[in-house]
Amino acid sequence: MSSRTENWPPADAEPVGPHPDAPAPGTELSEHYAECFGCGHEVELGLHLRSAVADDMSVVSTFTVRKDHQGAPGLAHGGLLACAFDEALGSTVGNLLRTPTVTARLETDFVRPVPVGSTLHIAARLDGRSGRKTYVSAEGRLDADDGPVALRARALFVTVGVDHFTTHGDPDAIEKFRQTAEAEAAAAEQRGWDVNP
Ligand SMILES: CCCCCCCC/C=C\CCCCCCCC(=O)SCCNC(=O)CCNC(=O)[C@H](O)C(C)(C)COP(=O)(O)OP(=O)(O)OC[C@H]1O[C@@H](n2cnc3c(N)ncnc32)[C@H](O)[C@@H]1OP(=O)(O)O
Repeated sequence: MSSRTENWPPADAEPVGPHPDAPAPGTELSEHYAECFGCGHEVELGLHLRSAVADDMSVVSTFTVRKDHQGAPGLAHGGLLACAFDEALGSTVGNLLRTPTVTARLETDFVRPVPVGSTLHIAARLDGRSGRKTYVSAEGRLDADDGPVALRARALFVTVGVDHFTTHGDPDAIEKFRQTAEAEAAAAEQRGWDVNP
């Protein structure tokens, strides 16, 4: 895949817009799995990332760095910040394109340190698509949507079939995931706001 010095997205990628059933601007996205380290509420030490669709159909996620997330004293661990971007970028692809997808490649530039207590505002956008490959990028700003840039990341996600998870994952956990997704879909339909008019 491209290194940062090469073109992004690659020349064979075509522009991609949201799926007709993508959540509308202003929609707050629910966690995709309660036990997900990135967004799940059942993971006490997890990132508890929260995401919403912005007016321009980017996805804005927030993540507050806690003591549990340190690398150096008082500063966020870099790998954990990459994890936050993995989640934010994956959520962008999954929710906007309504497709099961996994990270194939993730590259992260660390521009400035992220102190414990700060909130990272991650704005992610779809950059292009080529077959099963979706290119997506994001930048993370400190403490505000227009705060100083602390990180930039871009990633390749590959669309997979459900068999990816049933073959490699844990059947009990998949069943729990399925039930949560169904309950959320029913609740969203009742709210009537997660589908574009
Ligand atoms: C109706 C449904 C609605 C759904 C709605 C969803 C809403 C929910 C929202 C949100 C949820 C998501 C939030 C999650 C966030 C976290 C995500 C993660 O952390 S995922 C875990 C980490 N990632 C893995 O574990 C993958 C491990 N890797 C693999 O399983 C395979 O390598 C895989 C699937 C990525 C590709 O394997 P192959 O056999 O299927 O396909 P091949 O042919 O190898 O690759 C496809 C294309 O991609 C390129 N490719 C693959 N890996 C590449 C790489 N590392 N660099 C560059 N290109 C790569 C290949 O060259 C190929 O390109 P060419 O089609 O030939 O042009």
